[in-house]
Amino acid sequence: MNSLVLEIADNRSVRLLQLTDMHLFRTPHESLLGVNTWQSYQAVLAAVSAERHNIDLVVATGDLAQDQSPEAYLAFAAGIHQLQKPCVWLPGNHDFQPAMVNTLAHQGICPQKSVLLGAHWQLLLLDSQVHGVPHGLLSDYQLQGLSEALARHPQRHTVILLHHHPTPSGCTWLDAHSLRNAHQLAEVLQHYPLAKTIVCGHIHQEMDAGWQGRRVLSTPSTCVQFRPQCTGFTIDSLSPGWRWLELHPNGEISTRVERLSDTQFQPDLHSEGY
Ligand SMILES: Nc1ncnc2c1ncn2[C@@H]1O[C@@H]2COP(=O)(O)O[C@H]2[C@H]1O
Ligand SMILES: [Fe+2]
Repeated sequence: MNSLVLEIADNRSVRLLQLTDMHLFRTPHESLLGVNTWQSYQAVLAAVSAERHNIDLVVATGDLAQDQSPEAYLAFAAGIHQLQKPCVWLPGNHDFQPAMVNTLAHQGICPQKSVLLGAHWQLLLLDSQVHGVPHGLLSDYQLQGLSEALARHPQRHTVILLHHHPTPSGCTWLDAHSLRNAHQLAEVLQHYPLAKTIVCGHIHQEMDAGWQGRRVLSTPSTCVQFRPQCTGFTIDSLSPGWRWLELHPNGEISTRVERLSDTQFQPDLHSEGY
């Protein structure tokens, strides 16, 4: 597996920006459940830029596009180019990988699924997509690749990234669409105590949960939010958001979710799904 290598001075933390579930369309006029996803993505990018934090890397954790079009991936890339930072990505259940891989590669956005960050950290990005269904599964190929990547750098603190949540979110309807073979992920990780944190998207809400002695973080979508702890499909009126992660040289992580401060992107709370 080819790794992206980012040089980071030995004594400083690495700063990551996680963007997830943009659900972009072919044209900038289209909406998901009443939210124009291009405009909410642009508003998130503007808010992130206004914060003027140093960003070492952007990680995009799936559902970049809603309609499988190359144009949606071009729109994603145009947004990333505004930040002028390296970006890595992984697919979600709505993504169409033929268009995603080609379009992003043409736009100079790296296909790498392993990132070495300075001397202390690595990121490993997994593909949990199962074609045509909303739930996730890690194939034997993915699990084997993960195992090999972990064995290559067992002394590095490691963040695992994937689209689907491996632990229940508390939303019954979303938990039917979770990572089906989370136990197999746990089996691979059990030999690697420095792989302590898993970062995902998919559930369109903030979560910070314990799982198998590890920490699972999920992040709001840049468009529509789902309400926590619901049995059936329920939209939340919270604003689009993103997550900052700071990876410290001693292996600790500081992280926080931020959201747009205005309420411009109100979804249609009566929608019944998509
Ligand atoms: N009403 C619904 N009931 C169950 N699942 C739904 C409903 N509407 C949409 N979904 C699926 O649930 C998924 C959860 O997040 P996604 O963005 O992957 O996309 C969503 C759809 O694929
Ligand atoms: Fe999504």
